[in-house]
Amino acid sequence: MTESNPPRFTPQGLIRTPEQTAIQLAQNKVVLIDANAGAAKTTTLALRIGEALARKLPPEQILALVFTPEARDVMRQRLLDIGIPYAAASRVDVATFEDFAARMLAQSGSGAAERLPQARQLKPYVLHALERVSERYTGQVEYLDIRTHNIALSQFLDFQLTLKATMALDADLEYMELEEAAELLKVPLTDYLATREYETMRLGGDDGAQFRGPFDATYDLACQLSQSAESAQALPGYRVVVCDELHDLNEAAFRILNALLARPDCYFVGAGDKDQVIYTKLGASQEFLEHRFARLYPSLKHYPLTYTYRHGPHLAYAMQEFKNKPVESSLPLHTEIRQLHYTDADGCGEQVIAAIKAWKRDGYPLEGCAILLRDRHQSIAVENALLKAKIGYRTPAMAGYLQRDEILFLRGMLAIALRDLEAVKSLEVRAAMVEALAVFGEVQLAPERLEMAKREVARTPSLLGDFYTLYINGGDGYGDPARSAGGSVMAAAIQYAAGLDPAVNAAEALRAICGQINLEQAAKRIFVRPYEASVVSKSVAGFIAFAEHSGQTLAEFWQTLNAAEAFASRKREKDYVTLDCAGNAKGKEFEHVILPFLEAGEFPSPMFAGGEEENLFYVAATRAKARLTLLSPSEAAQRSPYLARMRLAATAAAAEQAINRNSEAVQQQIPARYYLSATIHEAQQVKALGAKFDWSRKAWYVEPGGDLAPFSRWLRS
Ligand SMILES: Nc1ncnc2c1ncn2[C@@H]1O[C@H](COP(=O)(O)OP(=O)(O)OP(=O)(O)O)[C@@H](O)[C@H]1O
Repeated sequence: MTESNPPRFTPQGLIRTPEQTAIQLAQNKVVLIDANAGAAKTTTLALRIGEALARKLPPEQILALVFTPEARDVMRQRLLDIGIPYAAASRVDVATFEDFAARMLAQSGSGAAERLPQARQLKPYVLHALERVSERYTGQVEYLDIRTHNIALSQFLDFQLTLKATMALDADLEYMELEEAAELLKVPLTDYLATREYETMRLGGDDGAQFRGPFDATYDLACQLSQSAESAQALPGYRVVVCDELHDLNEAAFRILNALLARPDCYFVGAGDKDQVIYTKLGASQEFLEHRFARLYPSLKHYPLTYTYRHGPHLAYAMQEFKNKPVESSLPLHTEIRQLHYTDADGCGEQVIAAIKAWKRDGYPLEGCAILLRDRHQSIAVENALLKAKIGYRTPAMAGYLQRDEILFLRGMLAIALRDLEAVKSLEVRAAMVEALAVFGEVQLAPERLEMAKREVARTPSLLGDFYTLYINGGDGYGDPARSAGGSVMAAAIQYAAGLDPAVNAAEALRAICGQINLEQAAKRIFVRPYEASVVSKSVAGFIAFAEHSGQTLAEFWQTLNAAEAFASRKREKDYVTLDCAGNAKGKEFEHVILPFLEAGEFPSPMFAGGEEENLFYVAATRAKARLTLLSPSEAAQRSPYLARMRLAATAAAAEQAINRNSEAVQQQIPARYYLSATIHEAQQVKALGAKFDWSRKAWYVEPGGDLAPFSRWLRS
């Protein structure tokens, strides 16, 4: 901090480090921060925004960009946490790149195209594009290889996502031979041709894009900005732009950022951690943090944030070993790392409960606990264990298992068997079951017809038994069984379910239903990505195992499920734990993080590249503040190799020493200001006693060194 330029914004709840103050006050056009997990990147970007507001910049001229809705929520919360009043914080533009791009495109008149976030919603368009390739190029090009099974479609969508994120599609390919262009883009010729057809179809209308899949808005805006200088000028004139999680940056998002920064009076601060890159499929790369900004902005300045403030040295050093990079903590806190073991999935669920109960016994609130999973299929055992222990939980980004498509399908079949859809209280869940029956039964219904079926069955549950006859088989003369690939299989499965005795064993009945429609194969056809299909299969297996262990009849199991849903869907303001996938927790933090299923074949997942899996584990473990509980198999050989790499025993002594060092440093810290809790009616009183007013925080304070005694009743802890 320079004498001539003291900070005008003073945060609440933390004593800023000199490194943070330097970033808060930085005047450089482009500032980059590459720092470890928990090293206060988000907080420091919030401080930069606080400083801009304190210097009277209108909040509307500040833009905070992130890559995921979760990171957006964290940023919004952090603005409030550091003491920016709600009235100002809510006017700062905090958005994901995709939402920001969609908004800019809509404002520029490029159409508010329908957004289709699911791969399966895009499947008909991909098939159509392939049809057009076949019509147009058969006999024209060699090696045309049209494959319409889902693994091929999945690869196609993946290629496309990468081509768009890297802006490779936007390259000047017009005068190239088709084969040459495909080779340049490193994609098979058929995929390249299909991408061209797909994009012509998607962008073909007079009024802009017809539909947008994931990431298409970012791509479309990046293209528009590259093609016309006017569209860049039409962007709102932000004076301060910050970008969090910069490790998620890809070429398309980079172009949008550059267009915003093109204004001479726009200042940028970006923060990221190259070890948190978990979206390489979306073109994320450490290249940007390391080189690309530097090439465009040679005078950019790198600022350090050396210490993590989220957790103490024990976890910091474990991560140092795991990631083989320097990690230091500034906290005098012993972040405990506990290990528990199990023999099977149910046992893992029980150990999750043991970890939560230990936390509660130690006097801490349940809300501090987060259970982070590698994959969603792992949640069945955990959710059941929570239910059994009557521990409430929330699943912020991941649907609870009872609400997932494959389980909704099985629940729908059980409802048909027992003629009891009425027992499902929520109309929304009833409608979702109808949709799941149509999806997994692979019956093709026109969208309006499916909506009608959902609406009518949700309202009149007794119609479910006749679902097939009424809506698919054309009982009213409108259905089109010829279009329904799996129609007859589904009809037979429904008939089978309807003939089941409520007293039969639930697991056997479920197994038979899955066999009837060959659910595993169906999942491979329906879920375009092989990874998703594998998660669905594991999820179904977990559900059947649950029925098996319950030993219940169909009727009893149905009741168990409905009671579980009532428990899981209860709104909770307190006394709940968080359950989510690790990828969704990026940027968040929790007092106690529990990582279940740390076993070989689960984490790292063999279906993904090793580097990205390592980063995901690093993201998961570094969400913890006070305690990290690691759950792995009793059999050492079955444990995730990541556990040994943390070298927990070897680093403990150094961590203890670091805690002592940090305690001494904390005792010497002096807050920049002492804020008072004086109300508006007490303003004259505290003013008369010598307090000053902080306009940006809208609060009274006393300078350090002043006599605090007269203010004791207003001093915040
Ligand atoms: N000066 C400080 N003193 C004490 N705690 C701080 C300070 N600055 C930030 N923190 C705390 O450190 C924790 C981590 O901060 P933050 O979430 O900003 O880190 P991050 O680098 O963005 O993390 P991630 O890499 O996981 O996104 C938060 O609890 C925050 O309140």
